[in-house]
Amino acid sequence: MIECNSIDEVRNNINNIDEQIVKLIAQRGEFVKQAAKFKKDSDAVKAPKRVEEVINKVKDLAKSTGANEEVVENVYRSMIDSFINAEMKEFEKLK
Ligand SMILES: O=C(O)C(=O)C[C@]1(C(=O)O)C=C[C@@H](O)C=C1
Repeated sequence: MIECNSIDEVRNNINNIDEQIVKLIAQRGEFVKQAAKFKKDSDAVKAPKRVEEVINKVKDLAKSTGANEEVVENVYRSMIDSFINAEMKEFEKLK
């Protein structure tokens, strides 16, 4: 872990990480969009069992990497909610 000596240094590091996160969200979004091709109805798009699998998996990852579990769970629940909306739009388009 880098020990920062100023708020600017802290924010530069955060900016760099945000750039990586947004690029990864874009990549994740492309795969979520493709998932719509394989779904037969809106319940399948929502896939609540899969959501819980993802949440359990990322909570385990948080534990093993030292990330804040509550933050990781909240971020993922919110992110997946938004991805479900995007996937639903894609699903409707493909109908
Ligand atoms: O795994 C799927 O079926 C997906 O569509 C991906 C994803 C996700 O973002 O991880 C999105 C929507 C579903 O609610 C479940 C999971």
